Amino acid sequence: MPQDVRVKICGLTAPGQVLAAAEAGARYVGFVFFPKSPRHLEVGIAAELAAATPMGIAKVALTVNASDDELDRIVDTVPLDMLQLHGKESPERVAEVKERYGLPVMKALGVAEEGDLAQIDLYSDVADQLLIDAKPPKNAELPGGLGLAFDWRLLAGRKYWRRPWMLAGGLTPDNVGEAIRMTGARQVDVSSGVESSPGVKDAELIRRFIEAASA
Ligand SMILES: O=C(O)c1ccccc1NCC(=O)[C@H](O)[C@H](O)COP(=O)(O)O
Repeated sequence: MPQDVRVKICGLTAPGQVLAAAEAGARYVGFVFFPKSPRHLEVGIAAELAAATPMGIAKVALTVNASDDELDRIVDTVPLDMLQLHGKESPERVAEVKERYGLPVMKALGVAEEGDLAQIDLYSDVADQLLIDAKPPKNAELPGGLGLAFDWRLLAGRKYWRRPWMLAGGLTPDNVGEAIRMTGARQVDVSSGVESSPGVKDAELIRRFIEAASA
């Protein structure tokens, strides 16, 4: 399906969900490695999902402040195209991970207010891509995948960052068109907005999301 806006479906947990994302036109699929998450995958399952992913769709492993040992286990078992660092990894750690695994790295950055945008420049020197997500509340169990949006007006008129970036946080089939219009995003990421329950992606919601993002 031709589309200008690239969509990442994050937190897939079963081969049928991967196929639904592929059939709908997703350009990235995300596998979550964070035990507290309802989307967490053991590496063996993630390897099966990666094998079920058609060629041309980027397979992204999402980790949170992972150690080298944890990343080694993931990278050694799961064929991947990108690593997404979704914790408090410093720019130095991002550079280290890029160097160690030879994979492109996407750094997730939480935004709640104007001041949070300064980190975008800081990480633009080292990350291959940036994922601009809603900042999680202080007491949140998870650092992402919360269905929380931030004020998209913060990004209005600022679409030319030095690195490719993705908009994330609280996107749904009903609001993704407006989010793209307001921010100028050329890539979007969604997790809970296309789920029927936590960790269970819904094929029809995925289809509707990608259709709305591409319209
Ligand atoms: O999705 C998770 O469970 C998760 C766990 C730990 C860290 C990050 C996580 N998700 C991050 C993502 O990439 C989500 O797609 C992004 O935060 C948007 O989530 P949502 O608001 O639910 O669409």
